[in-house]
Amino acid sequence: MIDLKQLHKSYYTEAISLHVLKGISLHIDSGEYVSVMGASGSGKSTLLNILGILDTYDSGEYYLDGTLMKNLSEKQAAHYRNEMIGFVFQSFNLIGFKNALENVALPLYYKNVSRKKRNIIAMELLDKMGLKEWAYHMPSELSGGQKQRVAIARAMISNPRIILADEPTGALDSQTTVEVMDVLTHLNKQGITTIIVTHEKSVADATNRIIHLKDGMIEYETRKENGVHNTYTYAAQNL
Ligand SMILES: Nc1ncnc2c1ncn2[C@@H]1O[C@H](COP(=O)(O)OP(=O)(O)OP(=O)(O)O)[C@@H](O)[C@H]1O
Repeated sequence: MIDLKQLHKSYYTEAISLHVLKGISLHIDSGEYVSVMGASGSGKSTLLNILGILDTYDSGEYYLDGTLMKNLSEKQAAHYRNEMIGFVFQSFNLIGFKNALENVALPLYYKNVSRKKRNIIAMELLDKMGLKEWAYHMPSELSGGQKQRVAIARAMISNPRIILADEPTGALDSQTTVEVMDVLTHLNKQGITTIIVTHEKSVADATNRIIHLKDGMIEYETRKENGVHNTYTYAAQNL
């Protein structure tokens, strides 16, 4: 589903260029449950943004479902983002003056789905997240964990095949982190490819495959196989 080959990315400012991703090669199959860990500045968010076609890369190849994600028009990029990918962010990114139901339903507004239909679908999703009674509450009336579950419901409303979550539990306490991870794990079990950037070992441990980034390269990865954690190094790919 996701194939990266020798991906490089630099940021250029007036004074300097910063080489952030230095030859990332990675294959992620449909339905995998993956986390990305690494020190601050190692390139985790940059990688996730490229996977989500929110940002471009300089060289190498990114194939999504067999299609090269390079030189896409804004319309094509938006098509992939809207049809295939659901995004979840640390800061929830809910719209403060819209209630939970309206926040969840919003992506369908842009797809010209009728108000009645989008509200029905959004309510079903809120129900699945255990938030039906909170549908008409504003984000400011919700706890952090509830806000994140609303954000996950919003990410799910377009039936994405991939969830990309950047520090989804970064603003939550440990109990709420468990609740949100339970939701993400449940979605993954339904077949949604789930990729989570995190600093938290407990979050990464919930996934089946942990990619460890260091200075813009994959240092190693850990895979849960038959209940055992195995470590694989990929020194050669980063040369
Ligand atoms: N838009 C940008 N312009 C210039 N530099 C950037 C930009 N975005 C990120 N960087 C720099 O690229 C490097 C990698 O950033 P990135 O956010 O990918 O790291 P990260 O591993 O996600 O870090 P953190 O854990 O702190 O979120 C950092 O040095 C950062 O300052």
